[in-house]
Amino acid sequence: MPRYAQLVMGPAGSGKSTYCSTMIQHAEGINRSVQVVNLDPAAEHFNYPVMADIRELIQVDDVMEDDSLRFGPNGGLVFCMEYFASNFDWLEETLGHVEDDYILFDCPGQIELYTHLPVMKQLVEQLQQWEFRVCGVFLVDSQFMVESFKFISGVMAALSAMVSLEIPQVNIMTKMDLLSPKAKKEIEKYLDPDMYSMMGDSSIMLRSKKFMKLTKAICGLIDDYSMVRFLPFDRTDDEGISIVLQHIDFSIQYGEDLEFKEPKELDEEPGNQNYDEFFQDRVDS
Ligand SMILES: Nc1nc2c(ncn2[C@@H]2O[C@H](COP(=O)(O)OP(=O)(O)OP(=O)(O)O)[C@@H](O)[C@H]2O)c(=O)[nH]1
Ligand SMILES: [Mg+2]
Repeated sequence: MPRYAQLVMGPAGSGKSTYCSTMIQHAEGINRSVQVVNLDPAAEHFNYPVMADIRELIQVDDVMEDDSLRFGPNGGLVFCMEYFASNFDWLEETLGHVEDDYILFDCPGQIELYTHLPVMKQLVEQLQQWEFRVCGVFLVDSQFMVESFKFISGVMAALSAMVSLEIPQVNIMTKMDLLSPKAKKEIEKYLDPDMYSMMGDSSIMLRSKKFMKLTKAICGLIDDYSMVRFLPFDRTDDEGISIVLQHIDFSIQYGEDLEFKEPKELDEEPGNQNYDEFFQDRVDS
């Protein structure tokens, strides 16, 4: 039986931990068992129960205080993640082997983890070896996406994670509840973007006269992949959360192996007496 995982990624403060706690509550509401693993060695507090916490393995503060290492917060975090990557047996032991488990990995916000460092890719490969089907969930803050040029940079970050991890990825715009009705309307065009028409946007024109060719090439690249679209995420909207979860479940085929269990009688060869009786009863009733 496969196991299922969401790798919850995105820039600092994009809402990853909030997404995890919202998802946990939603899952409880629909009677599904979902658990969270904290992979942020700098996390201080979370408002969800964790089944495993990377800080039991290593903490950023300890790395920064170490006289022989002398790292700052970002270098310290990268060191922690590399240490984690060479100690996956810790994760294996903590996760155990539960068939059908569904785990959200709350990742750190350092964007370099998703663009060029190998740690996340190594984690994905390791999870796949443990029979996890992994979906990347890339979060960007809708507050920063209401202008085209900011949007392009958000899309590039999402695309870069998608290309480097090589797993199905669902991109999400968070904090939709904070947008004004006008901004909400405005942001609709960014959910399923047409990059070429965005080129005509005045906010891009103003900034990029000098770099028009480069902007065109970037927009063309994004359009060629035609894979980057966003789902809105409003933590107060249960129906919206359910749609997001459905997309993710679909991408990792969650539930396909959970289909309907046949009654005991039907396990035997068709054509045998029990089987016939079973259907005969149904016709009679
Ligand atoms: N209103 C609103 N606030 C949100 C939402 N998601 C996150 N926030 C707020 O945004 C801030 C950052 O959210 P976190 O969930 O900690 O973000 P994060 O991506 O885990 O941050 P790091 O782990 O530091 O990278 C917190 O103050 C949250 O309360 C949302 O959907 N709506
Ligand atoms: Mg967090």
